[in-house]
Amino acid sequence: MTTDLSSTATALFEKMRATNPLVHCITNYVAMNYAANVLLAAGASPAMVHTPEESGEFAAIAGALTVNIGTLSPHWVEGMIAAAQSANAAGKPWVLDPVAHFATRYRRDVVAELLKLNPTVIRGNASEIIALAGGQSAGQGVDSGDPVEQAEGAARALATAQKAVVAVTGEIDFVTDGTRAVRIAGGSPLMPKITAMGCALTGLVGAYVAIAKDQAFEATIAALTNFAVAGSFASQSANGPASFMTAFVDGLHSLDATTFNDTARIEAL
Ligand SMILES: Nc1ncnc2c1ncn2[C@@H]1O[C@H](COP(=O)(O)OP(=O)(O)O)[C@@H](O)[C@H]1O
Ligand SMILES: Cc1ncsc1CCOP(=O)(O)O
Ligand SMILES: [Mg+2]
Repeated sequence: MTTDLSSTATALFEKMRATNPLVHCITNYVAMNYAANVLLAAGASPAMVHTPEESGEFAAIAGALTVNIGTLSPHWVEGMIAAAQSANAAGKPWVLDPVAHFATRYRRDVVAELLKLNPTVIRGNASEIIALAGGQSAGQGVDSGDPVEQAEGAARALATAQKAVVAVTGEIDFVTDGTRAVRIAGGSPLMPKITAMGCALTGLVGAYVAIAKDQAFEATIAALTNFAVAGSFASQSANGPASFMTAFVDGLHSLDATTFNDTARIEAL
């Protein structure tokens, strides 16, 4: 653990809680309810707003925007593009979650359009990040088929090419801005057994960049650490994936700064 990194993450945790940031989430049908509950428990204020008739207007008033391509359709894609354009025009950070973007031509095309709109942070699992950097991943569908270590080079290359922070999640998370990099340990093997856990994390990254938009690297680390710490505690009382879901939401809600700081396992590379 690096003390500086942990204390910065803890300070951002306290600030996020104190600020209760409004996070504009465009996420998938599977994740909407759980992601909103996770953000509320963590201390943020989520709003699920996807239609192009209002997504641009909403992105300008929210603290940050998150765009997740899990369940796509043309109308939603219009809403995503309008929201990302508006976030950029208003100087608001936005986070891209490229769920299974390699699986179909439609997803590949949509993610290419979204990448042109310069996301502040890209958060995905190892297979998604490898494929986004142009590599061959073992992923099929929304779940990763690759270990995070295998995606570290891809993440660095993608971060440099996109001038974005890239977060690769899995057993040990990896975050880079192309120059700096950290690994974050913690969490639970039950986390990939629950659908929408990654989507909910993307929403929480939005909450952290909303309160620290000039520190997207540190904010992303803080969000992933928040999940790792709450996940470690939830695994102590959960009996399986279903009870983990509720224990995790409870754990996010009851977490305090001292426990966050003492449990954070962030390693600078
Ligand atoms: N084996 C694991 N052990 C601990 N934490 C994990 C493990 N797999 C995933 N996680 C955590 O689950 C969360 C979601 O990550 P991930 O499963 O990679 O996303 P996705 O759902 O998009 O595939 C992250 O906080 C990550 O650290
Ligand atoms: C199962 C599923 N199908 C389309 S989106 C989705 C949810 C994916 O969630 P996550 O990436 O957080 O596992
Ligand atoms: Mg995912």
